Amino acid sequence: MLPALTMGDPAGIGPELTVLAWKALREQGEAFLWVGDPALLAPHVPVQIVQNAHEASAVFAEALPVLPITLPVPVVPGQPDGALAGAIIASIETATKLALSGVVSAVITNPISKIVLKEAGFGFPGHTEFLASLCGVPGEEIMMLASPRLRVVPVTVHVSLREALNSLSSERIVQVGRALAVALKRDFGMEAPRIAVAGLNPHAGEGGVMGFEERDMIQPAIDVLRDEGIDATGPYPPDTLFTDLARPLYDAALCMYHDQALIPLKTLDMATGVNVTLGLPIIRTSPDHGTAFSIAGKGVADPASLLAALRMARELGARRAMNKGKTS
Ligand SMILES: NC(=O)c1ccc[n+]([C@@H]2O[C@H](COP(=O)([O-])OP(=O)(O)OC[C@H]3O[C@@H](n4cnc5c(N)ncnc54)[C@H](O)[C@@H]3O)[C@@H](O)[C@H]2O)c1
Ligand SMILES: N[C@H](C(=O)O)[C@H](O)COP(=O)(O)O
Repeated sequence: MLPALTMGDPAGIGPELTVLAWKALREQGEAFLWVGDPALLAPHVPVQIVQNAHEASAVFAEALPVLPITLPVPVVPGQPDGALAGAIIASIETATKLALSGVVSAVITNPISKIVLKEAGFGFPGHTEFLASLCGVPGEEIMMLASPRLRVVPVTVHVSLREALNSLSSERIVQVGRALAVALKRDFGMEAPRIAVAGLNPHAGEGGVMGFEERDMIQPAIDVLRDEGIDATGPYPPDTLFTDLARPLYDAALCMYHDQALIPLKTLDMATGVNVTLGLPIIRTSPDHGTAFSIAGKGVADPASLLAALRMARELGARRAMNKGKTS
């Protein structure tokens, strides 16, 4: 089975990355199916419109297989247009339906612009929450960013920092920690994953001198996780949790908010980082970067992160197949 790759925002770098990914993978037979407007790719590579996912593998060596979604207006690279929102969303919905029905092995998403979709009436902060809704598991979605040197999971995601602080709770830390432990075993093949839990405040509160969230909220969550047999430790001072010396001591860092997690990951490994959504019944990965409108269409976009996302989806699929039936 092959994965489906969504169109993303057609005015961003998604279309050119898709072309580069096909060129890189066609001879290796690592096929994927693109769900988008063939006109975006046709000037650059041979494209084959297919009726279903089964036809796509057969044509992949010769042409980029496309399940067509026609755009209502022409696309200017670098100039997002709200009129394209419906097609962008339809691409994600189609790929997800195919994955839920077992026709494709995974969904890999090209980047979307949150603001463009929001202005067009889209009711979700990003793919992560939208996919959970499409899969019927709203609230169970967990964002992980994974790279060769680091895995991070933010407990709160696409909300303002103020809202993140207000919505953090012991319960949510425990919920995300549990799901992370399951995913590290099932999807990443670890027998006894080590989870390092970040503090929230400078110096992890330093005994209450700089805040009490560690004592009152994070430590109790770690205690619950440990009582359940999960190797969670911390809370660690966030400023030294990501150093070269600290990273080898854990398998994933559980972080309190989006930027605490994503700044170290993208600083270390922007080119090869992958965004994975845990907690879904389907496999979903994505490059770690966004639409990069300012370089769209200029031929300078690096496909490494998309290639890493395609590779990770294959690896996760293989492990899930191997571990089918295991729940912990
Ligand atoms: N998975 C997603 O859908 C996703 C992820 C992150 C951001 N976004 C969205 O993307 C839009 C732009 O966000 P941003 O500017 O913060 O981040 P961005 O990742 O699009 O760009 C940040 C910087 O990195 C560069 N860059 C990004 N990808 C690159 C690549 N493959 N090759 C070379 N250079 C690359 C850009 O040119 C820019 O200088 C926002 O609307 C945001 O919501 C989407
Ligand atoms: N927070 C992600 C990042 O910065 O990489 C990104 O916005 C992707 O979010 P979705 O996968 O939910 O669209």
